[in-house]
Amino acid sequence: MTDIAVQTYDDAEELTTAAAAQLVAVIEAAQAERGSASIVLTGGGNGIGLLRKVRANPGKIDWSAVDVFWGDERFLPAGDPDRNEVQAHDALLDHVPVPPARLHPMPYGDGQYAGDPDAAAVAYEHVLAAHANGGPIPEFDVHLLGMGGEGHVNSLFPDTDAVREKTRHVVAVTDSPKPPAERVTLTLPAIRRARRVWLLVAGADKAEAVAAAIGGAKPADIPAAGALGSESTVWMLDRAAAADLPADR
Ligand SMILES: O=C1O[C@H](COP(=O)(O)O)[C@@H](O)[C@H](O)[C@H]1O
Repeated sequence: MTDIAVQTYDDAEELTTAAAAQLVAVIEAAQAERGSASIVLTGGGNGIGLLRKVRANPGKIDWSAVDVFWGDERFLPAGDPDRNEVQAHDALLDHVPVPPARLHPMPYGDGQYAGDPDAAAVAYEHVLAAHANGGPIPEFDVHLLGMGGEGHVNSLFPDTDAVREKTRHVVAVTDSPKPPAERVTLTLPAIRRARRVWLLVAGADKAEAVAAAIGGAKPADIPAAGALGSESTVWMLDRAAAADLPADR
């Protein structure tokens, strides 16, 4: 794992604009180097806001060569507006020529896996393995993350079995403190397979958890503290979210 970097912006608007430009650059560079790129999307205000900014300024991305995965999903029926996937489609994916075969949404809460989020999690582990080039799951170019006020990332909430998971890469959550209760989520071992982990966080209500995570809190207490990329970890903050960091950050 490499050092943790912090970027601070005036507000969420500036933060998502800067994050979008960096995401476009990383995708372009990965495609130039290896022919394709893989990204993991997140839900939440900034995760979706960033996608709108990519839609406005997509650079020279070759959308036929981007694999799109999700870090977590609300286990809701296909098409439900609260699904992270549906929001990502509205913000970006319906507006760019990414082939359906490159989109890897988490299973739906209806249909084949209805009532069985555990089976849905196992199925998504198989999807990841199928795109892993020999490893257990892909080494994603970027894993985007938002963070809740209590420090949750993906659907990994404090003091839960999911955040303590050491082996599996995808698990079900059936008692999420943030609705809906049923979710499917990548675990900390899965997040750590990403080359780059970017945490997009805005708002004064998140300042305390930001400072705790960057200060080295235990992941079981502040899940974001365990979200580390294999090459780099970048916190992209607005001034309010950065307010409790020490001056040398
Ligand atoms: O429920 C969720 O919340 C987090 C954080 O969302 P935010 O709006 O507070 O930034 C999000 O990252 C996660 O994907 C989502 O399922």
